[in-house]
Amino acid sequence: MDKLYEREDIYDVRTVEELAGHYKRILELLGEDTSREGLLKTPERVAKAMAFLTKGYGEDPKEILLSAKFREDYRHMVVVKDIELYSMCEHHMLPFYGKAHVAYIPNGYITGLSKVARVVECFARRFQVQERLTVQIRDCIQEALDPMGVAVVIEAAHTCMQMRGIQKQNSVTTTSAFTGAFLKNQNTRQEFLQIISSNLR
Ligand SMILES: Nc1nc2c(ncn2[C@@H]2O[C@H](COP(=O)(O)OP(=O)(O)OP(=O)(O)O)[C@@H](O)[C@H]2O)c(=O)[nH]1
Ligand SMILES: [Zn+2]
Repeated sequence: MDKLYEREDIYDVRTVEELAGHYKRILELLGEDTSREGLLKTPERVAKAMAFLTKGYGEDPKEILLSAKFREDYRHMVVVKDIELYSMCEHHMLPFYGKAHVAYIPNGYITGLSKVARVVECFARRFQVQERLTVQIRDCIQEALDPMGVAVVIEAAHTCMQMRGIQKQNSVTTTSAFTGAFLKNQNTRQEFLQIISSNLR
């Protein structure tokens, strides 16, 4: 199935049906009357929403990058910052959301800019911990493009810490992962950190 990532509105009918059955039962167990009007279609809606929120399992992130890999002799930093991100924490199946900042230094090949954001999307649309999400994005770009280095910073708020549990509304978690020049060269890392913290548009 090619370009699955562009087919956000198409769900596997049988999976949605089965999921809907389970969500109906979950609503009942939580004390709801699933026959009332407002809830009649809810199990199916939730099933589709969850299928969308986890659509990354059906995508190949490396393939996304390779589908727009171009030979180019630009050997400076490419930074795609402020990529919005919505993911699901694997412990509570609750959303965490924020921004990803991604950079790489090409080594003969560049990729389409949108593909960087698509890779973020692909890994975010799975059950995740923020640390693994950060490292997966880094490794995918490193493996697909073999650049001089990759840098990924993610800032996110976790609703499992806001809506329940410790209930801290304003805490933001920052994770980062680097390869190559970003690891070895403090100036390179500093340049990246400066770019992502600037208001330059
Ligand atoms: N490292 C990491 N932890 C996460 C992430 N998302 C959620 N968590 C944490 O996963 C942990 C699970 O801990 P448990 O003690 O098993 O679960 P819990 O009893 O629901 O914990 P509380 O949230 O403290 O009530 C919690 O500390 C969450 O804050 C993440 O992306 N990375
Ligand atoms: Zn959680």
